[in-house]
Amino acid sequence: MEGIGRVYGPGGADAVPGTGPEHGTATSPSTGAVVAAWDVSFDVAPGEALGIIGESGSGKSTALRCVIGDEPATGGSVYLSSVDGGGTDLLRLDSAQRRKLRVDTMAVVYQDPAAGLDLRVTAGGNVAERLTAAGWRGYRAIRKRAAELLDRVEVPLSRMDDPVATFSGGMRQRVQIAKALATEPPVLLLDEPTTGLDASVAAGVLDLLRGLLSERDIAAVVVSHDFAVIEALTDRSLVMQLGRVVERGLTDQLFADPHHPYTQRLVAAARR
Ligand SMILES: Nc1ncnc2c1ncn2[C@@H]1O[C@H](COP(=O)(O)OP(=O)(O)OP(=O)(O)O)[C@@H](O)[C@H]1O
Repeated sequence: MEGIGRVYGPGGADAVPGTGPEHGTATSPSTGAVVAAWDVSFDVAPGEALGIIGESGSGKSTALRCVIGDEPATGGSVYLSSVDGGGTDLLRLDSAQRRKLRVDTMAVVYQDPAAGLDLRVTAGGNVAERLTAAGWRGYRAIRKRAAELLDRVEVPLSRMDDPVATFSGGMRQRVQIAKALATEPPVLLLDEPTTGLDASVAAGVLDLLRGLLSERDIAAVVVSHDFAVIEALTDRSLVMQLGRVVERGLTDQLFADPHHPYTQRLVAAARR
């Protein structure tokens, strides 16, 4: 991901001067636009997890949404080695190509399970929908695969045919993870995967994610405001403030010895 930026409001790239941490604002003094993210770059290898941490409004979700294509980027490029050997900017793909990418290459787990699941549909049905979209055929094969996935994320198989709306928050998140992993995507993007869950439920989902990431050769990006989540899941991290990356490094080192005052604040909050 190279130089990703997203400006909400008039001016595009012209709105950027006068914004960012050194100016204490993300709002353009010339156009009034919000520079939600600017010049965000990183790479992540198979088997590696990268964290993006920052307070609410720092632009981390916007950066992720630009990568996924949920949000049009104002600037920047995204490359994946599995797509055309890394020679094609994914942001230039047409919508049909992007949809295909979302099914078999780049899966997302959202903070809100309703964003990734149809809550009216059963747990098995949600997972089956992804498999069908990826070209799986045959009721038995799909059901068997859905059952395996739900079992792996510890959703009791006795609940497989219940609508997800009847599930608890933690259980919904597990179904969303099963669906995301259904096609074994090489890239997994997690946007605040445990925010909003009770502490003990969140700890269970974190444990599950840690296990899943370690047993697969996935390149993962984890967005969170919570250093504890980033520390549990990621190897390297970048820290975002007011739309910019202010610090980056190995997650353990950032946590043990944060340099930027903003990172120091985030670490102190996580230690409380
Ligand atoms: N659709 C939008 N229109 C205008 N401004 C937006 C829009 N979406 C986000 N923003 C602004 O962009 C900035 C970055 O938001 P973003 O959601 O990326 O932050 P975040 O770090 O992910 O925070 P959170 O965890 O609360 O979502 C914020 O100032 C936000 O108000």
